[in-house]
Amino acid sequence: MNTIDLFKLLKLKTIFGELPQTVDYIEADSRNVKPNSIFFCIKGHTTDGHDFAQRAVESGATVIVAEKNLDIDLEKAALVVVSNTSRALAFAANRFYQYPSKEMNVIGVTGTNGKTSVTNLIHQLIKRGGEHSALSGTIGFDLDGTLFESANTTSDILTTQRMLVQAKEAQIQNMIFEVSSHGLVEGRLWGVDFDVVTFTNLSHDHLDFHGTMENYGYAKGLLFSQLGQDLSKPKFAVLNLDDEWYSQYAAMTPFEVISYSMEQKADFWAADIRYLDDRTLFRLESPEGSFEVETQLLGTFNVSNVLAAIASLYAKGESVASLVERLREIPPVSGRMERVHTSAPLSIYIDYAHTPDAIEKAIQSVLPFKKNRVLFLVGTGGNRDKSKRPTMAEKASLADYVVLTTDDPRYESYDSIVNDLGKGMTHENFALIGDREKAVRHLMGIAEPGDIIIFAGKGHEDYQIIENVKYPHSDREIALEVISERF
Ligand SMILES: CC(=O)N[C@H]1[C@@H](OP(=O)(O)OP(=O)(O)OC[C@H]2O[C@@H](n3ccc(=O)[nH]c3=O)[C@H](O)[C@@H]2O)O[C@H](CO)[C@@H](O)[C@@H]1O[C@H](C)C(=O)N[C@@H](C)C(=O)N[C@H](CCC(=O)O)C(=O)O
Repeated sequence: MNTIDLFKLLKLKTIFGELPQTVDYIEADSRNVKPNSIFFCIKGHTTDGHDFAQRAVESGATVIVAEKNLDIDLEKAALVVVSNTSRALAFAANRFYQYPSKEMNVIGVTGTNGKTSVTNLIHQLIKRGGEHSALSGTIGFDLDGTLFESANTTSDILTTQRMLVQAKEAQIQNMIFEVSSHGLVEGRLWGVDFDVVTFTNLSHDHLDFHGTMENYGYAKGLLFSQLGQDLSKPKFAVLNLDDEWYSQYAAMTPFEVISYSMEQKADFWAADIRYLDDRTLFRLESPEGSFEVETQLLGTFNVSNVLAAIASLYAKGESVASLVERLREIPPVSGRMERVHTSAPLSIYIDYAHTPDAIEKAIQSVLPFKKNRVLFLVGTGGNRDKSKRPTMAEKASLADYVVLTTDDPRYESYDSIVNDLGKGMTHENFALIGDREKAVRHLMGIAEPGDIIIFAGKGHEDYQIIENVKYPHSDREIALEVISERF
């Protein structure tokens, strides 16, 4: 990349030393710096990239971009001082990788719950329609079927641009992003040219990071404001009319709004919803007419997720009839109201619900086919947002019997976590058992024929983090083990 061209993008800067004509690589992690790289010093919460500038120079960086003057060897590298290195990196990374998102259909999905399900549904529906699709989210980076690990739901600026390039080079036309509020606040998607941005819902979560619900809602809204985006082609904001943040996001987006709802008339509207224990049926009213929808996804929230996915792909230009047809074949996402198949006379589901709202919806979703009791197990993480704990238990009280446990206790004691949870219970039918394996065994030990059992919180995760060690853990395997002993 020509460094003169690059720095033309940044007006306010001070340059010390001699800029090289070109740089070959762009980096923000000193451990990956190669000769003739440009290294951006990014400030984290606990780690500061500026502390690694000299190390980057020793590894061959020829330009250092920083927010302050640094004591580096100016014979080996030029120093460019800017007011904000993350912003500078966003400009540089988009330029370096030649704006890959502009040549693709890019869909971003945000919201407290449902992001993984909706992005996965969109990805699967695209592939079943014969196109290629790449998906970046909690499960990693799925490049049209090949899965790469990624550290975050929404990856940092450089990883995001590199994923887009990889997808573009593999001639994949569609890129789907699961977008976290952390990612939005930190500008990890700056420069990504979204065609469709989709909102699921907003409820209490991550207040340890955002402080207040207002800040959290504002953070999510950053995906919809998208000011300054290229409006030379059709662009859409697909918004959930049933959520109280609908009006705010609709007011702040320059994109054309497509609404969806389970409760009232909207562009995409679900009526006559029928919940069965192995599938869900409803009538879809859409801009292309009425359709009978059948999905293997269970629960009320999945009706909303299906609407979000269909509306997002309608926005991209797909026909509703064809989407409804393809939807029938799509299995539930692993760990999202996923039925555990067993010959025992019980219905067991694994779900990812770990917010008060998701817990309420998970339990409500099985009530229509309840024959005996609903038994519910949920845990919460240690050293994370403690304010949601009592409300999680309050919502869990909808079940007939509740086991409150841990979900990655990290450095916090079992007792401190479950006692906080216990404070929110509104009935007495519950047990506090910090050790998650014992908690699962206890619940399965009291299960009776006809019961519906939901293991919530872990979803697809197959580990439990205690201190900083990941131990293998599977609610499903423990449950099946107890079943083989008891039924
Ligand atoms: C544990 C944690 O919260 N870390 C946050 C913190 O990082 P940090 O202070 O450790 O700094 P860092 O980003 O590792 O390092 C700063 C810079 O120094 C560089 N560095 C570092 C070490 C070195 O040897 N050389 C070097 O150059 C790094 O490459 C980086 O550029 O400050 C950074 C900047 O503010 C955050 O991006 C980072 O979030 C990490 C990535 C993280 O995992 N955050 C979580 C909370 C998150 O984003 N979660 C959401 C999902 C939430 C959900 O829906 O559940 C997500 O999108 O994944």
